[in-house]
Order: sequence, then C-alpha cells, then structure tokens
Amino acid sequence: MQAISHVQNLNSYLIIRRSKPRFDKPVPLAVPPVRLAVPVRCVYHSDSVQFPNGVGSSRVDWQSSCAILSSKVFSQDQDSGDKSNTSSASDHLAAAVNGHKTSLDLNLVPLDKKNKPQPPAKQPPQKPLTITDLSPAPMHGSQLRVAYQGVPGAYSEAAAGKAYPNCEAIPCDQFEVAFQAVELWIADRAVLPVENSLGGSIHRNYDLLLRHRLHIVGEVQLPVHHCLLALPGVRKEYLTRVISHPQALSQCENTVTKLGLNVTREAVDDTAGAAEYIATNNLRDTAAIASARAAELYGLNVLADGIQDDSSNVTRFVMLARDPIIPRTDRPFKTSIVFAHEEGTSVLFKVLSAFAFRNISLTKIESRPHRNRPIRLVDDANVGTAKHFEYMFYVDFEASMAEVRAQNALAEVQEFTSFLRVLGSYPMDMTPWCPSRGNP
Ligand SMILES: O=C(O)C(=O)C[C@]1(C(=O)O)C=C[C@@H](O)C=C1
Repeated sequence: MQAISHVQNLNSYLIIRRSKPRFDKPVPLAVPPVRLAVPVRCVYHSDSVQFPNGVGSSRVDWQSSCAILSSKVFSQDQDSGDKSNTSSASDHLAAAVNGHKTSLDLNLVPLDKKNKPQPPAKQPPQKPLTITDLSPAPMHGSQLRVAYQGVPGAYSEAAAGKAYPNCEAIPCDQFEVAFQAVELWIADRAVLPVENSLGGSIHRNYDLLLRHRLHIVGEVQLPVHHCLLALPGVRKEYLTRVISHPQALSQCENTVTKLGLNVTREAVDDTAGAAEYIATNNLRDTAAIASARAAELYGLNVLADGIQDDSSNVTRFVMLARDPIIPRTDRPFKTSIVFAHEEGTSVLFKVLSAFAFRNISLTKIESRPHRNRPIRLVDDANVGTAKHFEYMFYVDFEASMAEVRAQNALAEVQEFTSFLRVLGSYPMDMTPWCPSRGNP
C-alpha cells in the first residue's frame, strides 16, 4: 500500500492520492457503527484515513471515504458528465436522518478566514436511530418512490415492486430520466436493468452509472416471461410486424422465427409501451412482445405464451440511491467497481489477479469505450502506428467492502489503475430460484 500524500474533497467525493507503492498493509477502510449526530472531521495520516470521532462513523463518512475509493487521475468529465443535473456537494455533505444532521468537513487544505468553520447551528431535537435508518429511507415520510424506465406493465415496474414491495413506482420515459429523478429528489430510488441472461448487458445503464453520482444499494433478479400480444380477433397469420424493446426482441429471436411469423421486427422504448402503442393506434397487423400484465392493462390478447428463447430468462436490475448503504458482513454482498488505466488493457490481468489472489469471485466483467480517450496511438518507427481502443472496465465481485480482503484487493487495484470508483457494495439477491413461468 502507498502512503497517502494528500486528500482532497472533489465534488463531494474523497479522492485519495498516493505517493509511492507499498503492497504489504491492509487499507483501514473500516465500516463502523452508525453515529450520525456527531460532526466528524476527517484527518489524514501518512498511510491511512482516520476519523477522530470513531473510524468512519456514519453513512456520510462511508459515502465520502469509500464510495469513490480513489483516483489518481480523476476525470469528472468522463462520459461527458452532464453536471447541471447531478446533485451538489452540499447535498451529500448535509444529509439528515431522523432529525440528525451530519456535517462532514473533508477540506484538508488550509482554510482561509472567509471559509473558517462556524460554530454548529442549533439542531432540531434528535430521535434515536432505528434499524431502518441503516439503509437509506425516504426523507419525506411517505411511501418509497421508485423510478423505473417504461410505462406500467413494463418488466422494470415489476422489478421495482420486487425490490421495494409497496413502493410507489414512477414511470420514466428514458433511463437517464430515472437517474435524474433520484438526483432531483423526485424519486427516492431508481431500479434499472443492467444485464439479461440471454440478451447480455444493457450498455446504456453502464455508461449512465459512470456519468451520474448515484450509488448501487441493491440488486434484484427478475425472471422474464414474454408473451406475444395482439388486439382481440387478430391471428398470427395477419401479422406483418412485431414491436418491442430491443432486449425483448433479442431474447425471443429464435422463438419468433420458429413460430413461422413472416414479420419485421421493430424496436421501441419498452415492452409495455409497445402494447400500449398497438392498442392506442388500433394496429391489427402488429404484435408486441411484452408481459401478460401489459396484455391486461392495454386490452390485448395473448397469442403465444413463454416465447423467450430460454425458460430461465432472467434480467438483473440494480437499485440506485443518492446515498450508499453501509456494507455488512452478516450476509452475502457484492461490490461493483469501474476502473481504467492510461496504458490500456495491459492492466487487466494485474487487476484480476488482485481478486484471484484473495479468492474473491468475480461475477461480471464489462468493458465500455473510454469516452474521453477512445483511441491510444502507439508509434513504432519501423512498423507504423498501432491504434488501440481504450476502455472503462466494470467488475462485480462477491465480497463486501466491509471485508478486509476486499479492501486489500481494491488497495492493490488502485496501484495499477489511473481511475477507480466503487459504484456500490450491496446485498446479493439470494431469493430462491424460480424460472420465468408465472412472472409478470
Ligand atoms: O421494456 C421493459 O419492459 C423493460 O422493463 C426493459 C427491459 C430491459 O431493458 O432489458 C427489462 C427487462 C427485460 O429484459 C426486457 C426489457
């Protein structure tokens, strides 16, 4: 591990810069009891970050010290950051739970007179924390508002309901709108798909995770059972077109062919939206691939049931919040990170070995174009110029950031990378396996 040479608070995220490599010590990123009432000032030591009022004593500490673990070259502009809609530093530093205001000052550069810390303002009476405070709850005291992409009847709506039973599901027309709904406090959470067992990754959401500042606080895996829907009286032979979300079209690709349909396939924004479109426009030559619930909602008939190419078709969704949750060790946790290196893919093997070495299983690797620096040119006078594509790597691994082995693995990863961000450390979905039959 390296000595920390300075620590700075950039846009509410603690950036740790290190001076020289040393690999032998664990990183003291302890995750300690919740104590939100006490203002905490972070001080730094030569080789650790410490909180004098008890190490990392609140959710806000955790957010600030671990949510982005470190970055030697931290580019806020990666993925053309749309800063106007992201939450401000003050949002993050002035969190309140049960009347407990937290104030965390991570400015370690000397303060000028103007910015001198003021005595704390009078706080409202504080209520004792309860177990529910450990995972961020809605601040407005009502039903949890959960943003999803699509219209009622979409699988994402079902995923929101599975993740947060009894929530108020808020439909959004695009993934980005769901991110913004949470950032702007219109919603408390967003539940968004990231991968499907047949169709693969939902790349848009990987890019948006990087561009936005939300934290992954959970995951939910939803069996997806597709139906072919059409207006009452329409038969398969009448169809010239099938419309649906591109993921749904790809999940049913072979079955649609096997059904002998002579149709074109057209992509629309979401599965339930496809059903609604057919109903609204009274389209008798078009079918939608969507859920049985969408059929009910929009008055369509089910022409074929269970048309996904594999019966165990599952989509994985992540739950996003403004604040991270405090990672624990009393149940299986997953951690999601994203990293890059200036010298490209050469770092990949070293990073993966940091996990292999500690017996930490990886559950997912994804790479996306490095939007700020998509191409790296390497000139060789003798043979010409190699043009390497540059990537951001996303890795999910099976460990909690509360575990020392995960902290050590990330400390090592940090040595090899120029950019590293922890997207979240969250409980794994361990619900019993049930194939897609009977789901929405
Ligand atoms: O269109 C919907 O119903 C969605 O919720 C979106 C979505 C996706 O983006 O993958 C979700 C689950 C299924 O995999 C198909 C589509």
